[in-house]
Amino acid sequence: MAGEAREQSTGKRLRQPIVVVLGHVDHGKTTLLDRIRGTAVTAKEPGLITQHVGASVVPASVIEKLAEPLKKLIPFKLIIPGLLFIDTPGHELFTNLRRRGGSVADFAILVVDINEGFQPQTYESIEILKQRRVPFIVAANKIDKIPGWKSNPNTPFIVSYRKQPQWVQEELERRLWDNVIAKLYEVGFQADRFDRVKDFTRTVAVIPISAKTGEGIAELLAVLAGLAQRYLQNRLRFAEGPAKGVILELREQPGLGTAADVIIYDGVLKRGDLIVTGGLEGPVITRVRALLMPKPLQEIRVAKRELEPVDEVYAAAGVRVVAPDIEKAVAGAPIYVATSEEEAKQLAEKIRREIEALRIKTEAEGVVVKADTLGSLEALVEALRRKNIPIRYADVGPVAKRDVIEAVASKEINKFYAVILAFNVKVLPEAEAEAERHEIKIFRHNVIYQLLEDFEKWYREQIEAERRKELEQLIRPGKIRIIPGYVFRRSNPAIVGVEVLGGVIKPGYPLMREDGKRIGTVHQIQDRGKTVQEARAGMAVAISIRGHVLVGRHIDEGDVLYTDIPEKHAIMWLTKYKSELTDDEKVVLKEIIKIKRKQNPTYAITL
Ligand SMILES: Nc1nc2c(ncn2[C@@H]2O[C@H](COP(=O)(O)OP(=O)(O)OP(=O)(O)O)[C@@H](O)[C@H]2O)c(=O)[nH]1
Repeated sequence: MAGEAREQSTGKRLRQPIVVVLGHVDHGKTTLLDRIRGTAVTAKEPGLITQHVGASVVPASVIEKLAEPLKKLIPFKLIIPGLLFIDTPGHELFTNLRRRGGSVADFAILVVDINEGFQPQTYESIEILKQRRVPFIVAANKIDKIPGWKSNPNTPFIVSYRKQPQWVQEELERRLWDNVIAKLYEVGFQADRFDRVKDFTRTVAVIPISAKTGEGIAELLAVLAGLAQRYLQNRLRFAEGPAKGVILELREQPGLGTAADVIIYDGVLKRGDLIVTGGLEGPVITRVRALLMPKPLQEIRVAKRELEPVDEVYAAAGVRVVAPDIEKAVAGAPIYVATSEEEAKQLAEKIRREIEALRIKTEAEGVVVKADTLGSLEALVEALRRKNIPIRYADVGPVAKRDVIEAVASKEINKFYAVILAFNVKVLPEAEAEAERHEIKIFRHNVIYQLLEDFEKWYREQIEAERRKELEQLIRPGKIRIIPGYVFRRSNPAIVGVEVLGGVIKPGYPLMREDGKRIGTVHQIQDRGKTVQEARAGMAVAISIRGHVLVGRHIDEGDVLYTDIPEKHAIMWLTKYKSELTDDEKVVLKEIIKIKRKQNPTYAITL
């Protein structure tokens, strides 16, 4: 477009990339964010607000200062104004940073404890990053815990690394490879230590750090800033027009009612602006009553900071928005500024469609999904689709009676999908009772990966149990011979000694002669005087045969008998359960089929 080209050539200014920190619990996300925030605050850059709502900014000047000792390694001049870090770690919030088909986050840091390696939430984080197509680097944290490591606080990794004895360096390399790089390969990413990466578009950069001592933080920020401005320039071009953002969280603002914490990724948001956002009951059109931001440079911790009103904020920014009706919005919904009532209506319709597309209602078989926010719902639905697990119903909110009713309806089609997957939401008591009554299982977790894992495990167990049950009922192939001289009783019931030539016999199995004639069923099996439940190839046992059988008339010493397998069972053996047969059972089955086909040429013909 001509307009766009002009904007580019006139060099529209770049905004800060929005960065999120993800990783397994206890691997150091909070410590890392505190360290980064601390770095920004102690640098005391005048005139720059470094604290936002739910986010902190590290200005470019701070990154450049930190990267001084690395000039040779990372030669660059920053043209982005800094980095905006989303403060609250954890993928619950990350999932809320949704933007149609992607994420508001421009970049991510995946924190992995170099000593502990990949853990469930590490995999989960990677899944979500893949899903939302967010580029990332890896911080291999806690290098100070490597045996023998001598910490050099707040120095670049490279500097501290060179000061370590060789055996310590080697141990770091080993852990870096085994616990991080090799694991990334396993999930489909080429990766390497950042200073060995030749092509950052193909290889994930891994930066060894200690969030505790500050080692490697310089490289982490420098690599992040360098990559973002090199590869994301188009995305970062800042439009000075109406704001676009996403609702991260809704929260109570004492004295002002509900407010929304919003991340603005484009444009300007002003007090009095007409804004449009989405709720579960429909779109919300309202006006900004107040914009709140933390007072600049006082304390590090956001929670303790006082907020003060501002007139406007520019992307990228984290801001608390106070507006009538904002409590009707839902976390993860987009928020746009409209320049006219007409435009507001159009945007409202767009948002309504977007949100409806995420909420699923079908008549078909499938699981019922409830999640706490639009973002987590989207991530969960996407993960289920990827695993080909059908969904009948998906929505935001606590598990209610209606969800159980949906699951019950699903049960009529396929009982294995008649479950409720509840992500980070409450189960209302009446729903709990209803679920119990209808034996609907509710899975709950606040880790998507774990929730799916729990369900899949249960699903596999159910399928396996069903299979076992069906298998149990099938008559297996068996071939026996009446041992001459071992007729204990000639009739009512006949009791004879047999040797099992192949396969297996069990009580209840019908028997037939070699000419296909049915001659009663096995009643009891005794092995050296003890009743047993089966006799396999190679065993010699005594059996009683129920039915009108007379030894000497219907059967005789030396006769060979087979289990009389119903055609339906034979078909199951040839198809679904072939692998369940032993080799000798397979041979016997062939013989049985041959006998059967003499009477019925199409017996057990499978396509
Ligand atoms: N030795 C050492 N300890 C660290 C480092 N980073 C974090 N820790 C410690 O590891 C523990 C967990 O760190 P957090 O920052 O709370 O981890 P987190 O990933 O934010 O954990 P959650 O918020 O619970 O998900 C704390 O006791 C930290 O002090 C590090 O680089 N070195």
